[in-house]
Amino acid sequence: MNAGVTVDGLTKRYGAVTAVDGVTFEVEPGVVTGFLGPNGAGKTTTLRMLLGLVRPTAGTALIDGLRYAELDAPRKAVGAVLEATGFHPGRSGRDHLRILARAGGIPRARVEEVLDRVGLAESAHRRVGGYSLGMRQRLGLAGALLGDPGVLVLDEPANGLDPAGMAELRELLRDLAGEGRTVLMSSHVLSEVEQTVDRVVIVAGGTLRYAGPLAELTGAKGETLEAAFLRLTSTRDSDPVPGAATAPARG
Ligand SMILES: Nc1ncnc2c1ncn2[C@@H]1O[C@H](COP(=O)(O)OP(=O)(O)OP(=O)(O)O)[C@@H](O)[C@H]1O
Repeated sequence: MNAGVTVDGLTKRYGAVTAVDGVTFEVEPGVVTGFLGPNGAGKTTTLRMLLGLVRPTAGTALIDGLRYAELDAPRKAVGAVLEATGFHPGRSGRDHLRILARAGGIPRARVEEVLDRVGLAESAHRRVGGYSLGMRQRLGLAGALLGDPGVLVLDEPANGLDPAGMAELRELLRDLAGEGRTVLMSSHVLSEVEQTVDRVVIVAGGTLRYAGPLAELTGAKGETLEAAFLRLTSTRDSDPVPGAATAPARG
């Protein structure tokens, strides 16, 4: 069983801009957690720090109690899909995964398992250049699952999916969580999130606005997720805009 994700006092500054400002939350195993926030809230920066791609200015983001760089077998600890891009268009989905598997020291047979799991087995021989956005999302997810990781980090996995694709993704993420994995997914599609996740982490303007069960958030005031989200991320509160006073006026 994995120990999930622990984010503590996480901060990232880019010059005068504080992209992430002292954020603290935990992501538990066994449930799907939604990571929500308006544009520019600091979601991607947080996920990139968790995955060791961006160095925090302060604080920690841990997977199974360790920084990404300290993990013995990162591919087995965490699988991530940050953007459904970066696929070689001339390569088949299967070959893409075989290359990833070889690079990660993962047995070839695992490729067929993950293709099956994400529902791409029948299209695996086709060139990725001809894949729909939804198929690319699923191929990204297949790549993340190659190492059978305990923690899954997915940036906008529902992006580009049609209703049937969303329903399949929802079921898959729930199953993966049901196996004891930690599943953290960012999304802009609140209606989808509402149907998929058990817990939510909401950030705005780089700061944490809520972390806890979805039912407690919406149940407290009998709100929809959208209403709660808008209340917690309202412009006044979510607008730190460091340096705004000195920014040159436009136009
Ligand atoms: N490399 C960088 N240099 C300077 N500023 C950055 C950099 N990366 C992010 N920022 C700024 O940090 C803030 C948070 O950005 P981030 O991409 O993490 O937000 P987000 O929540 O992922 O937004 P979106 O939903 O639009 O993807 C933004 O103001 C952004 O402009």
